[in-house]
Amino acid sequence: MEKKKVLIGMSGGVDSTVTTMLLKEQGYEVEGVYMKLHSKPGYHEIHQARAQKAADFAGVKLHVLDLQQQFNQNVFTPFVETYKAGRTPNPCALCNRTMKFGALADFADKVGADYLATGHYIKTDGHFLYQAEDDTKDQSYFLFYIDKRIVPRLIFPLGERKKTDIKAYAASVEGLESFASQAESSEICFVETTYADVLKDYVNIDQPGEVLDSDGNVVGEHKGYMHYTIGKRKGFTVHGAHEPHFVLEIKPETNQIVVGKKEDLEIWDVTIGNINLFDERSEFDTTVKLRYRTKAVPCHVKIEGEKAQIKLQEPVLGVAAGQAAVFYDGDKLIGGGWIE
Ligand SMILES: Nc1ncnc2c1ncn2[C@@H]1O[C@H](COP(=O)(O)OP(=O)(O)OP(=O)(O)O)[C@@H](O)[C@H]1O
Repeated sequence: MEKKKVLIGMSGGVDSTVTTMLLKEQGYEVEGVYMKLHSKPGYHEIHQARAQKAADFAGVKLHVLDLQQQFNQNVFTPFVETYKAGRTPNPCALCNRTMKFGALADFADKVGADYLATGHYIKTDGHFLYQAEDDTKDQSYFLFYIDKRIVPRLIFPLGERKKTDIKAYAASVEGLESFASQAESSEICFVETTYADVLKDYVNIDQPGEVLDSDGNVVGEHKGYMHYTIGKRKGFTVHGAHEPHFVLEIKPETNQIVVGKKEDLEIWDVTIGNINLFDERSEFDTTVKLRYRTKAVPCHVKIEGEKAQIKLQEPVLGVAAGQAAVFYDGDKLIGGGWIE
């Protein structure tokens, strides 16, 4: 029988390197691709060389795609614009839709690959996506926005595995040890230190402004509204305050932030837009994560046209506009939308 062909996204990291080895062991015909995504000086020289080393070791052909322009348009510019609008972006979810499971899927067609694989920690049964076995590494939250038509073509060999085992595997294979010991990639690939460090090259983020209380009284000063996300409790002054204050609202048009007590952060109702669902229901009970690495909260969802209303069954503290609301039935990913 002819071997099925898989295209694997190779970043030069330990996960996609071991994934490539696993796919070979499983008997697939494998080709790899390294994508140049963001435009951070010096980054691709190092990471492309690592991907090439991994490909040479595994004996697979490595393609290199320069997608910096598309990445800038689809991921990086929205990242900057979202902060400018006083919201908190989720660039990885946009990258997964447009690049890793968008442009890469188009490239899989081009090279005649039956399947597309990555080293993401997530599971699939060919119809739906599921949380990874290793819940300290689960990346399903960031895949809620991918086009469901591509799901039948996806393979995630790491979904059933633990990160510690992947590292141990690399450490035990002669020639792959360096992949086990190299530093873990940061959560957002183009943010090495803080997001403010990245933003400041594109927009003036250090413009001090007023801190308001919930009644609109000026109570202190802040460093520039883009330094804050909802729920943040440091980096601004509140004159005469005896208890901690938290950011409740960001007002970009007047460069003001509104602060209040912890209980003022409680949210019971959330509206989302740009919905992406893997099933067809329009009203259902489920659970929702309103931020990565938080517990899923029971809720009722009602879809109305382009938007959905989420009624939480318990309050959540500090919900930030621009972030993703992601629905789960147990460990099954149902989809989600962008918090308004
Ligand atoms: N520049 C890239 N080119 C090709 N594929 C990529 C690239 N960046 C990430 N990927 C794919 O997406 C997967 C998840 O990427 P993520 O940035 O979350 O890295 P990771 O979990 O640290 O994985 P790795 O250890 O492979 O870098 C990677 O395992 C890889 O398959």
